[in-house]
Amino acid sequence: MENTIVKNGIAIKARNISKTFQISEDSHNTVKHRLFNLFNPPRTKYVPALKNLSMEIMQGECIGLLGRNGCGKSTLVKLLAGVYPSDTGYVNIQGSTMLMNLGVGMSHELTARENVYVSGSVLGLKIKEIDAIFDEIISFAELEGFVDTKIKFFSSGMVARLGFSIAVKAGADIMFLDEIFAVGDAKFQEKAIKVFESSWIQGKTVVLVSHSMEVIRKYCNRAAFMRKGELVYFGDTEQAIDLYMKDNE
Ligand SMILES: Nc1ncnc2c1ncn2[C@@H]1O[C@H](COP(=O)(O)OP(=O)(O)OP(=O)(O)O)[C@@H](O)[C@H]1O
Repeated sequence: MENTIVKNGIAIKARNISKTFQISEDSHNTVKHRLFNLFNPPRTKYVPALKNLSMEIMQGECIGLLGRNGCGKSTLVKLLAGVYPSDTGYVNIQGSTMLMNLGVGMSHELTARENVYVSGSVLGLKIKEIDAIFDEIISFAELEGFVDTKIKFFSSGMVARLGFSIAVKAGADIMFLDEIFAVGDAKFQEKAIKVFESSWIQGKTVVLVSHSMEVIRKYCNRAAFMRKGELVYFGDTEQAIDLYMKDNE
């Protein structure tokens, strides 16, 4: 794959990004409720998941994202990876990206084979390049018997393995890893960690979401601590871990 990234340049630049989700609280789910509430529309709730966040990540860094459940880590990763647009501000990305979590970016109506080709193309690979790594992707994911099965019939661990395998073999420049060490069975987790620790990670930019301080401490050169949709701290890994631990007391 062509290497278009500027070495030691900025890989990700986010400026003033915000995201508010709109949830309709539909309590009118029975006929009786609907009849009695004809003139009383369902209420809309607004959840500010990210509030005016800015950050810069350099090429080759491994960044940890810390914060309690619901503080906005996955939303931030999805905005940086371009899964959803932000409501305000902008995100600049230098290089190809891949978001790895429980099957985001994969289409459940497509087979494993089709997903490999779609994801590979999104990562900028030509059909012939995907042909060349196809068997390796399937065998690394241990899905030889399921190549032409729609992934909606897969277990969540199988989908995660396929996503991980595509990312490893196709090699995006910027990897967003959302709790990847928490999916798959113990055997696959061990394999994932081995790959992560091998030269595969060299030169790539990684944003790692994890509730494991051991993982964050081991791999991240900097870490961000988030609280209620805000970036409270971004810098020294130990300092970020400290803030996170205090927030859990
Ligand atoms: N698609 C969505 N629609 C509505 N609300 C959402 C959506 N995604 C996230 N939220 C809300 O936004 C807030 C932040 O969620 P997010 O998943 O980013 O948190 P998180 O820090 O990754 O949490 P966790 O550690 O539990 O994975 C939460 O209040 C959540 O309910």
